[in-house]
Formats: sequence, structure tokens, C-alpha cells
Amino acid sequence: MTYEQLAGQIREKSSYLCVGLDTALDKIPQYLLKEKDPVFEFNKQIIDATIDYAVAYKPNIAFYEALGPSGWESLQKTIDYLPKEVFTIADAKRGDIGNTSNMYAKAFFENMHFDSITVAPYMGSDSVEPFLTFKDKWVILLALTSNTGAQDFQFEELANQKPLYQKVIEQSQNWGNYENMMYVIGATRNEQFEHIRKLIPNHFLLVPGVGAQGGSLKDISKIGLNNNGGLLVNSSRGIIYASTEKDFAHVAGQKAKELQEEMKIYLNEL
Ligand SMILES: O=C(O)c1cc(=O)[nH]c(=O)n1[C@@H]1O[C@H](COP(=O)(O)O)[C@@H](O)[C@H]1O
Repeated sequence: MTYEQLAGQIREKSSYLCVGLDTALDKIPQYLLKEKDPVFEFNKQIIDATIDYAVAYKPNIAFYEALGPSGWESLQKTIDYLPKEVFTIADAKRGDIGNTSNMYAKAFFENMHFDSITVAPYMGSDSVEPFLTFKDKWVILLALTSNTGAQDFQFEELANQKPLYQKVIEQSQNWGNYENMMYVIGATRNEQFEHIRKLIPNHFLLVPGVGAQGGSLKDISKIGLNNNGGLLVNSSRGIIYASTEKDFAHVAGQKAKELQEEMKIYLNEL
């Protein structure tokens, strides 16, 4: 998917919502377990209920890998079920020597047909660049993550007094551009958000951490939105497990709608 196509979807749906498909067998309504493929059945109903309000879907690959071959099958069925105009994110957090990254890229871009993949930056340029050679595919580079462990390395001050996450952002400008690279910035990183937006005014930012992790949609939207939207705000558990009863899809739809309606207000204020 191109930058323009994604920006167009955001305009059309008045939404920059990404639904996280972190689907776990012990969390989904237990009556679904009698289905042949409970994970796909759950995802299908979640997608049907949220598709009018979301521009992106992000299955976290760990939840599928954990199930072995059947998990990969459920994942592929989910990706194939999604309409072409939604942006798909393989949340796989990959990155290895170039030769190996190229194989990860083939797996997720060519084989599974994802639009994008999350990538860890710490093995450097040759671990990221293979992902950037695929036309209309995207790298989403971890810059400043939402978890508490982000303190361990990402805020480390370098000799030039800049934090490590800033170095990641600045150096990676040599690898890709706003049309094939996005950055992960956690919704819990309010204090750093404004500075980061100034460093990369045109890039899309994938922002997880709204909902279950307590990030504020309002705060990050006020700082992070640009003229083309420029944000993909993810909520996983806050949407897909809002109800664990028979009405789970309906309630997920309601949650997605609430977020979309709030997003529409912020988009109209631009
Ligand atoms: O790359 C990610 O998506 C990610 C980065 C980050 O900094 N924090 C973060 O929570 N995530 C992912 O975003 C999702 C957040 O899920 P919820 O907290 O349930 O909304 C999970 O799939 C996480 O793995």
C-alpha cells in the first residue's frame, strides 16, 4: 500500500484506528472453541464488527506462532479475509543479518501478503534495509516503546546528550523515507511525543498503548496528527476483549466506533 492510499483511507473513514488482533485461545469466548478454527472465527467476527471504523489491523505474530502450524494457518486466513484497502501490520519485531532479514521480508511480504512489518533497529542498517527493497511495503521501526523496560536502553543518553531512541530515528532517516518507513512510539510516551513529532513531521507513527496500557488518545492525537493523519493508533485488548460473552463482536464494534468518533473530532480540528 502506498502513502497516498493509506492517507486516503484515513480521510475516507475519518479514522486512524488500528485494531490489534492479539487473539489468545484462553481469552476468547469459550463457546468458540468448538469451531474448527476458533482463532479465525473470532478474528472474522471482530473484523466484520470493526471494519467500518478501522484503517489498519495488526495481528501480533506471537499469538499465532504460539499455536504451531494451526496458528500460522489461522493467521493466513485472517490476512486473506481482510479487504485489500485496509493496511495490514505483521507485528513480528524481526531484524537479523541482511541475508536472514531478506527471508523474513519474503515470508511476511511475498508469502503472507502483509503491507508492513515491525522491525527492531538494533542490528543496524543491513538488518533493516532488505525489508525496504519491496515495493509498496513498509518497515515499522521500534523507536520509543510503550513498556516499562523501554527505560533500560531507549532513554540512555549518548555522548552528544541525545537519547538512544533519537539516534535510532535520526540514523534510520538514511535507510528509508516517509513513504516506506514508520516508527513505533508508545502512547505512554506523552512527554517525548512533541519532540519526536518535530524530528519526523511527515512520517506515520504507529502508536500502541491506548486502552489496556492507559495511553490517552486525546493527548497523542493533539500532538501527533499531521495533515495526512500521520498516526495509526492501536488498541488490542481494549477492543477485542471488551466483552468475553456472546456479544463480544458487537461490543468490540462499539469500542472501535467510540474511538473512531473521537478520532473524527481530532481530524476535523486539523
Ligand atoms: O510494536 C508494537 O505494536 C508494540 C510496541 C510497543 O511499544 N508496545 C506495544 O504494546 N506493542 C504491541 O501493541 C499491542 C498492544 O496491545 P494492548 O495493550 O492490548 O492494546 C501488543 O500487540 C504489543 O505487542
